[in-house]
Amino acid sequence: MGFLEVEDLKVYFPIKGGLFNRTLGNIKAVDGVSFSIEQGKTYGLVGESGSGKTTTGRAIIGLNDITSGKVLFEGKDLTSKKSKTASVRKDIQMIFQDPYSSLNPKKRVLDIVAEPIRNFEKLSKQEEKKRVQELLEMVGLSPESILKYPHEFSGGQRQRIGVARAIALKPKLIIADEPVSALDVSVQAQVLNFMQDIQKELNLTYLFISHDLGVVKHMCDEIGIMYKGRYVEQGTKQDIFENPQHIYTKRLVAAIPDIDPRHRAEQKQFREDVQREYEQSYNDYFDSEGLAYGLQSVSDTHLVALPEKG
Ligand SMILES: Nc1ncnc2c1ncn2[C@@H]1O[C@H](COP(=O)(O)OP(=O)(O)OP(=O)(O)O)[C@@H](O)[C@H]1O
Repeated sequence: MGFLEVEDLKVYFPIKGGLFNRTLGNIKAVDGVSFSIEQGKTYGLVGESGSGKTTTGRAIIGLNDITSGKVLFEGKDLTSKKSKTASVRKDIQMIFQDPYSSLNPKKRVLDIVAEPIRNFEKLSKQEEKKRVQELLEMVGLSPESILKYPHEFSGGQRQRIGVARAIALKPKLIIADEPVSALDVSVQAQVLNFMQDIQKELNLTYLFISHDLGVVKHMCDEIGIMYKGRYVEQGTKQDIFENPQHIYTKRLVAAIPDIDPRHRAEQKQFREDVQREYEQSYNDYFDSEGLAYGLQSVSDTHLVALPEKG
């Protein structure tokens, strides 16, 4: 039994219009996605804007309705009504992209971090204050921060408050949706490193959503690459960075800037080769609607879960 298993997940949004506001078609935001995550690991979901990453994360946690497919968490099917129990809702938490808008500006840090605790546990005021102060210390903020408001913190500190809130109920899985992309590059590494420390301390599993392959390389053990709602390729970090198979993945890898000047000529050559391959073999990888075709399995760990060209 896997820790988290997503099987052939589809999330379609109806397109409404016309005289009677009828359903005219569907946006296939997620169109047959499968992957699994082992406990304690970090799985990266990568793709450009609109590829369906956020919708996948929201569907797992129950914020988006699932059109078809299954989500199994520790063997429990989250798509069945019976499994939407309080304990599962405690076990999976989400961290959002924008620490500026995801924290209520009118609330003090005490109330922000205590909110999930109040939903699930009955603590006295004193116990609650103590718990929030412990959580703030865990994420590297002073216990006195409880009386402050979000605007009194820097971007990186606000994301730490978001993490404190997410770990308040001792979850097992955290879905981190672009957790550092709204932060200055100088602060990104700090937040990522601290997320890794917390992961070890609490044996957390991360589903890490990002459009930035550089960030994903730093964080993830396994990676799935999405394009227009479908999986293009998935594999270990080594598979994706050292032996990408799909032309879309190759283009993403080629676009990562290498700051080491010794690699510049090599990287330029790789980019030119990938661009040539893209132009020559586009039809081998994409259909007439621009949707991606899959490839056959490359190795046991490097699978591509797409319909094959045929
Ligand atoms: N509630 C909704 N109603 C209709 N369409 C939606 C809804 N949510 C998302 N979509 C559409 O589904 C597709 C996938 O969106 P999604 O936000 O999951 O992509 P993403 O890869 O996370 O992109 P981004 O990084 O920009 O958030 C997009 O075409 C988006 O417009």
